[in-house]
Amino acid sequence: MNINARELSMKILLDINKNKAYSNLSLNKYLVDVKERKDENLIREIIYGVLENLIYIDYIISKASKVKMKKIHPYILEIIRIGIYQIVFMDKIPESAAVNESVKLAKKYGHKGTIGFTNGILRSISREKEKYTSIDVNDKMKYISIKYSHPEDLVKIWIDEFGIDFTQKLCEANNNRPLLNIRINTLKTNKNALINSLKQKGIETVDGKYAEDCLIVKNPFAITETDEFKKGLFTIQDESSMLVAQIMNPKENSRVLDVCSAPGGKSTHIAQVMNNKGFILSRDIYPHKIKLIEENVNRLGIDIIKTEVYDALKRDESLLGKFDYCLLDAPCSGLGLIRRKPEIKLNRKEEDIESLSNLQYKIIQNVKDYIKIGGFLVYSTCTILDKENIDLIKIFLKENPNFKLVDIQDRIKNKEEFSTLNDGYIKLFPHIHKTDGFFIAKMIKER
Ligand SMILES: C[S@@+](CC[C@H](N)C(=O)[O-])C[C@H]1O[C@@H](n2cnc3c(N)ncnc32)[C@H](O)[C@@H]1O
Repeated sequence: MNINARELSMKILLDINKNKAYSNLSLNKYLVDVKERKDENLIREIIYGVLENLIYIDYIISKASKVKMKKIHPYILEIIRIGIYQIVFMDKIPESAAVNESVKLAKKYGHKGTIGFTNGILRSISREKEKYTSIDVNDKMKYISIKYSHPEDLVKIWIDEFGIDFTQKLCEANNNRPLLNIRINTLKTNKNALINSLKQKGIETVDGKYAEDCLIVKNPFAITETDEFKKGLFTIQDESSMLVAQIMNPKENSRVLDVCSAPGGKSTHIAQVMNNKGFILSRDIYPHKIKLIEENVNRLGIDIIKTEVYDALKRDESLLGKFDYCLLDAPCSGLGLIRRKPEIKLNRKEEDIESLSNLQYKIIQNVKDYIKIGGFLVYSTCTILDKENIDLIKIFLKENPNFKLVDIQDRIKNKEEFSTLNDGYIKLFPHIHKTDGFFIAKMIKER
């Protein structure tokens, strides 16, 4: 099929911006018919580029357009956004081509007026780029919001929590694409063997900075097509997430409960740390997600994981006091994942954080009773606000004085980059650690 990459990009952006689809799922859905690697690359570049810079692009449109944003037809708006992204942010596409291709699309999806409008705006911006891309605001919060395309509400919350400089660096890092991290499956191979066999295929890796089992791929290309992936010699996981099993450090032959476990990234790593000896009960509320755990378990050659569909909010009398370790990798606002899913920053509302924090607290209060005395509770999220992380843990510890945070100093490489290790928890940030934003706390149940 002859694919028009920009037209498909327009459809995907409509799906994400109008129907609130997730970028990765929408891309997967629309890319099925795209056979040429160069088309796929261009589409991915446009989608992530437009989403990462959406507020800035819309600011440029509002400077160049006499028509109010709300009045611009959704198809035409996406066509213009794609055009601006190519003109302002991409250097490999000639500006004239960016304008002409956009106008062609406007001809297909618009009418005489909108064709002229598209042509006029894009030509003006191309002609006077300086004028239209300069950010004419004095307020630092507004400036950060436009420059790095994070909504003002979110920037304000972060400035209140982290300060201006930290927030600016964080927002900037959120617009960088993450490095591909892979986890060596030590049940099937070892680090040197995997490094060498990937090297023979031209895939270069370097060691992760904090996690023992992490390799960072320098030139990721169709990595899931390799024999090494198909044979389960590695899996794809961010380094931050690998620290959960590393910090939990469960002993062989222990019993582990993972209450929110799909798609199984952490459960399978826990199995690896346990040398595939013992028992792991991996639960999740969604049946279709449980299937994903099972696929991973099979590929990675793990025998000790039992999966179950179960709502972590529901009390299960049969499990009380039965586990040596329990992981709550909680559903969260995902604000640590903006590099991967830029739509998160655009869609997340302040009230979501409040209701997620309530949900997380209810789950942790329910889960604590499944742990044996002397057992451990690990709480993690892929978000960065204290409200979903350490503040919640502090409230939990106040209400449950039989739990205590434990020193995790010896559980991480380059530990000097974390100031809270002996307090029993860590925070990771994209601009500091070059990982997803993440939080992990480890507690012991003393009585
Ligand atoms: C952060 S993700 C877990 C990721 C997983 N631990 C991993 O490493 O692959 C949170 C999970 O919680 C699940 N979830 C949400 N609400 C739940 C509930 N009430 N009970 C159980 N699972 C729930 C979601 O389906 C989602 O898979």
